[in-house]
Amino acid sequence: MKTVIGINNLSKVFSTKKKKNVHALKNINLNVKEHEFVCILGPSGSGKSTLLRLMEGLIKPTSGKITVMDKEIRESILDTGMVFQDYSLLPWKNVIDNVSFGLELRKMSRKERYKISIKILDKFGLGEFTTSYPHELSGGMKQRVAIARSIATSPKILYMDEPFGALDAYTRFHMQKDLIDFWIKEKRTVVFVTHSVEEAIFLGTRVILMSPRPGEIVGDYKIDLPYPRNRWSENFKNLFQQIMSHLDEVSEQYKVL
Ligand SMILES: Nc1ncnc2c1ncn2[C@@H]1O[C@H](COP(=O)(O)OP(=O)(O)OP(=O)(O)O)[C@@H](O)[C@H]1O
Repeated sequence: MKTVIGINNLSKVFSTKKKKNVHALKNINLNVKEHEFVCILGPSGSGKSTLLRLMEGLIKPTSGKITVMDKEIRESILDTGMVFQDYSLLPWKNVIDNVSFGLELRKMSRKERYKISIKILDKFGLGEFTTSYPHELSGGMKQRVAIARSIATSPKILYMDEPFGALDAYTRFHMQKDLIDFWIKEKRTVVFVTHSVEEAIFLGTRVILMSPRPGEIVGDYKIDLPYPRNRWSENFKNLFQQIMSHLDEVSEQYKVL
């Protein structure tokens, strides 16, 4: 399989107003292959979101190099999609205009972008809500719109930063299943940040474990379970225990109380 994201000796230090340096990431090396579903797991502050923002080109590394689809990342690229926990929909645009926003930026005609967006919205069960506004939707629906928007431009890589973190357990389970169906059908590469060990094992072909600040990769688990995954199977439970105790171990080093 082809490498689509290559990260070499990456470090990120933030300088804050108080002139204190925050060493967020240290010496990260990671290769992501085509059609992998990589989940990044780690305690709060371990640099997961920072790593995603660096991959997306939203911020620059302090040192090291990131290559995405054979190009060194120097600024945000249009060939990827990003989904955040807070949906980040545009409140003044209705559902279809939110979904087709990326296509509008690419100067696609209104007719053309609506055609693409309606197809995706139908697939996501939102065909009847094209003219609704974000404030008229539930959390799960908003997140569907956000995911629909991120895939409307057919990105090869989808970056997702705790996209289901704010949803209730029932909606989250549904969204996880839908995301896996989509990923299997569409064969994209996904990098997914989560706090949940269970979610990481349910979704990922691979789980990367980060240590507390400065964030370093301390675990790289291949998840060999068949899809759709069964959360109650012995293999699932064994993996959960293994990764959970590793996470406990690394979090322990960072006790503040
Ligand atoms: N723009 C910034 N300026 C200064 N420090 C920052 C900035 N962004 C992140 N940090 C710091 O970098 C570290 C890593 O933050 P990051 O948000 O990447 O962690 P995270 O693992 O995603 O955390 P969480 O799980 O709580 O979302 C934190 O200590 C954070 O305070």
